[in-house]
Amino acid sequence: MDRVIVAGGGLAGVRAVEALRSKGYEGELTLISAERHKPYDRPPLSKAVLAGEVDDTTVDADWDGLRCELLLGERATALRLDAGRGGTVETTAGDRPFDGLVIATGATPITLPGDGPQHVLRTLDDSRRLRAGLTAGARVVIVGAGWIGAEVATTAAKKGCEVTVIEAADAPLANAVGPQVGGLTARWYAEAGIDLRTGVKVAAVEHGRLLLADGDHVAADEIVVGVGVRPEVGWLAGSGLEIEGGVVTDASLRTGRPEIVAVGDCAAWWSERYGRRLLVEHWDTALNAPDVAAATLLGQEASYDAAPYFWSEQFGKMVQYAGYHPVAERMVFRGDPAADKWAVCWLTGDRLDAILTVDRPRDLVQARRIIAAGTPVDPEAVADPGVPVRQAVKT
Ligand SMILES: Cc1cc2nc3c(=O)[nH]c(=O)nc-3n(C[C@H](O)[C@H](O)[C@H](O)COP(=O)(O)OP(=O)(O)OC[C@H]3O[C@@H](n4cnc5c(N)ncnc54)[C@H](O)[C@@H]3O)c2cc1C
Repeated sequence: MDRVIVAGGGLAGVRAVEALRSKGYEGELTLISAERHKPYDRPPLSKAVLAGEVDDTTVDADWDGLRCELLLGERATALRLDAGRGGTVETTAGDRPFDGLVIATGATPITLPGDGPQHVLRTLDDSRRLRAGLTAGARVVIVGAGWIGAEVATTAAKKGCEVTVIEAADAPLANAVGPQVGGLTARWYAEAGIDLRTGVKVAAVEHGRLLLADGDHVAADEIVVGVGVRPEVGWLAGSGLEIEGGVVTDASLRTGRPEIVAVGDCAAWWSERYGRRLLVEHWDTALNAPDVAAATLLGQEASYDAAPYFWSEQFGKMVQYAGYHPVAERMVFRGDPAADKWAVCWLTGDRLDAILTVDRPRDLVQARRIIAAGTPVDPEAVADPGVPVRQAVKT
């Protein structure tokens, strides 16, 4: 293999470039990214960048040292595969042949119907544009009380905006962690002076207002849509690669073709740990999975079997989650969820499947290790906030 293309210049793309070089790949290496900015970190876009505290989150990478050609502002538009091995990435600038390909094109926010202006938050430019509209007194209406919606609401309220959050489900974060746990965060909105309206569906974005499904309207100076993302895989249509949500891979992050791997928010990878395909849109996956993708591309044995992890900073709280609760049989609280600091654990028998912590970072760190190792725990000890999580391990 002597001509590798990395398609997508997000964190996963950068880490793939670094991993290929650190694992001894010596051939040509090209990173193609639709954005005109050098690869940067996205989590601050809804936090410090939006708040105006930081404006540059460029990922620290030595492009010359990595001997990587960086093609910015160039979009992959199609993939043509040769019979056997290799192929061509068609881009807005021409044809780029390869004999190894890393697909790392991330995800794109879902927008709502209607011809009124709506903000989404995925890129640095999105964040800067929205930041300009978050002036004191501005009526900011956010559609979606998920992770991004909660973080934007936090920042907008801090800037003195009049914030309304509209959520179709019966509780914030319901899709992510279920209505019972998500519902516990509703009071954070009230405490921040935010008008949270759950169980309300939006039909369309009009000019300066939202049209709700029941015919009512909500007026707004700025409308922010945070209702989820779709893997950015449209350019692969007709290529012959299997797409099911994201780009389908095995546990080694290999697609149906041995010289093509997929990683990050665009990849639907097979998790041996959970016996199912996962599409994980978290920073930690974009950071760590490329190491496996690069090894696979270079013909080395590797598989990605991490338990998911992410964090969110909302309403002055650090919310962290590790594991995968949909596989769990039951849920126990660790501490009083009406208090400032608490956690919830999901268990199956004596197996800890997942944990969500609110301002309890030590619990998270200890539980994450236990979840990764699959070490059995004493469920009663796990539910006792006075017992360190690591001491809940069964001896
Ligand atoms: C506002 C925001 C806040 C977040 N906060 C957190 C957080 O607090 N905690 C957490 O765990 N995760 C968070 N995330 C998620 C995390 O940032 C993502 O999981 C991570 O960025 C995924 O990296 P990626 O490289 O797979 O994709 P991306 O970062 O989306 O990068 C993909 C790149 O590919 C480019 N591209 C797309 N299509 C093409 C194409 N056809 N041709 C060429 N280039 C293309 C895109 O322009 C983009 O630059 C946040 C995400 C956002 C947007």
